[in-house]
Amino acid sequence: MPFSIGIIGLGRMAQAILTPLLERGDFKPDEVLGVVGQRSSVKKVLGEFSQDLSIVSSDNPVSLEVWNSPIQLLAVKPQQLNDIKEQVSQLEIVPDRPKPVLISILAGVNLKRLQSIFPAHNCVRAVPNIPVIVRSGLTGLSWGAGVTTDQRLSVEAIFKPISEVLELPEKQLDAFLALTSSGPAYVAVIAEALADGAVAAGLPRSLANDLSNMTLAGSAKLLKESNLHPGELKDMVASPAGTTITALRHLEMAGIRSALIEAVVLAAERSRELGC
Ligand SMILES: NC(=O)C1=CN([C@@H]2O[C@H](COP(=O)(O)OP(=O)(O)OC[C@H]3O[C@@H](n4cnc5c(N)ncnc54)[C@H](O)[C@@H]3O)[C@@H](O)[C@H]2O)C=CC1
Ligand SMILES: O=C(O)[C@@H]1CCC=N1
Repeated sequence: MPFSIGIIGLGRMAQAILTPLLERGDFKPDEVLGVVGQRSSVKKVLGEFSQDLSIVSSDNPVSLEVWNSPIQLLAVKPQQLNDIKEQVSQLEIVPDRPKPVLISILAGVNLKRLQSIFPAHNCVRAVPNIPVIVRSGLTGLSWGAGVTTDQRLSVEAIFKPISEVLELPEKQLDAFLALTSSGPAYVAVIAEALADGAVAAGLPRSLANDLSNMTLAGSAKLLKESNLHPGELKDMVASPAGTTITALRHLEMAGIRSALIEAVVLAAERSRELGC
């Protein structure tokens, strides 16, 4: 009996996707086979679930079993793709078997390259982000040739319970990733720095951290739910000769806008580079 889902590279992101699905009961632990480079890396997010999953090391021949699962999630680093290519080239494909669906979350690696490495699979690119752990993620999807309706539904059944799902033309995925998948790291830096500022201004650390997170969450909720343009929200807060405009003057002098713009552009460029 093949596993329902085979995960090649059960690292941080694959665990972030799998954990809420296990919590919800979308998959049972015994339906999942994960392959990793180092077994010790599994636990970071999965915690106690890690004891009930089938997990094998990538240098174990049994790991080829993963390639028999009807759904396969490829979640190694783009730099590790050549090792996988080597493994797949040794597979003995049963003639006329239905093609399994391979969901790649690798930054930058395009469908053309995936299909050349996995000619016996139907390939999909998925670009998720780490808030999937708390079922508040975003996932961009681009379908490769040949993906069946049932396979589309299976892929959506993985990502819809944990994220908003957008179907995008493949050429937009690098920019999508640069904003949404890398974005939680930018937000984390901003959250930490704002809390540092509040500590410098006299608040205790744990209160400063909590207030920083709540300010970001509340502002994001307001922007999303009110459809306010960000500039309108800024103007609503900044009183003439007040505290906010004094702070904003400093942020503008420090180049906050161009720093963020360039950060996203550079991340998109790096995604394209990693895919080659
Ligand atoms: N971390 C994030 O927020 C996001 C990551 N991604 C993409 O997800 C992928 C994985 O990223 P992370 O989870 O952060 O990296 P990671 O390093 O935590 O996970 C990679 C996993 O692959 C395993 N591995 C290495 N070689 C292997 C092999 N030959 N066979 C099987 N497993 C092998 C490693 O042991 C590790 O567990 C990357 O391609 C990245 O571009 C995409 C969106 C967001
Ligand atoms: O930093 C990275 O390369 C991965 C892809 C998007 C988020 N993390």
